Amino acid sequence: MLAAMTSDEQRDLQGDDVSDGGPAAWRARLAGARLYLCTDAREDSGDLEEFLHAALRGGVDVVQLRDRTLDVRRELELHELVGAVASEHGALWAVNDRADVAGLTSAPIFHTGQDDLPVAASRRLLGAGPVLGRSTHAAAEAAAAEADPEVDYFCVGPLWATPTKPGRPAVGIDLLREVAASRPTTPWFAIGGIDLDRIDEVVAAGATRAVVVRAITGASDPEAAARALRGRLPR
Ligand SMILES: Cc1ncc(COP(=O)(O)OP(=O)(O)O)c(N)n1
Ligand SMILES: Cc1ncsc1CCOP(=O)(O)O
Ligand SMILES: [Mg+2]
Repeated sequence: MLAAMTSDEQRDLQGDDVSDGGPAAWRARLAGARLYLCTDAREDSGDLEEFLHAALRGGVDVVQLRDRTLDVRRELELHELVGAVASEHGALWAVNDRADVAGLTSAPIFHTGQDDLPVAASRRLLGAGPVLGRSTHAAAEAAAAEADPEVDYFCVGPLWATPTKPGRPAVGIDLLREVAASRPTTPWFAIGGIDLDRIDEVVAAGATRAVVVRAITGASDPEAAARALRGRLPR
């Protein structure tokens, strides 16, 4: 039923109203988002909830649970936790890769990469509501994401090679400059190897938004780490 309607019709039906925290509010928050955190489940330390509160207090705008070691039941449980904590802070939260899992949650965001489900298929499965994010690693992929009306944001990277994305070579900061110069109207984030030492270079190259993993997950004080990164990104 939903799939037979246009995206605008679906959004109307699903309560596309900034005041009700629905899809329009998610997109408005995304437009203002600057710092996006991908985190593992921190099962070893058992402090996921405390960690999330700290990162969100520090200024993280979007949080994604990204942990391939989880079985699907545990992943669903933890998405509930992530969603509850993110909502307390007025932040967005994302499901990665699995549209079936996303469809079972109330996640505002579903993220896929070039080797995952196509964007059109994600939209068909999830309807018009969720914000759809896409990873890109080349100028042509970024241009395709920008041209696709179903893509709500895209990421460009990894700028530097990183152990959190093995097998994906660095794209280099020049790609970021090229994408920035094309002045995308779709919100876009820089990703991969970004930390406090590199964030100024990323911003100087034209990015206004960044995704990080280790710069916050590996910090002894995640709140301070998030606050410091957020402080280097534009308002
Ligand atoms: C916000 C965000 N950006 C990029 C990715 C990476 O997605 P992908 O290339 O599909 O790699 P995996 O995360 O699936 O390993 C992401 N998950 N989130
Ligand atoms: C998920 C992903 N996609 C491209 S790089 C990356 C991981 C970035 O991790 P870090 O910020 O620790 O380098
Ligand atoms: Mg993926």
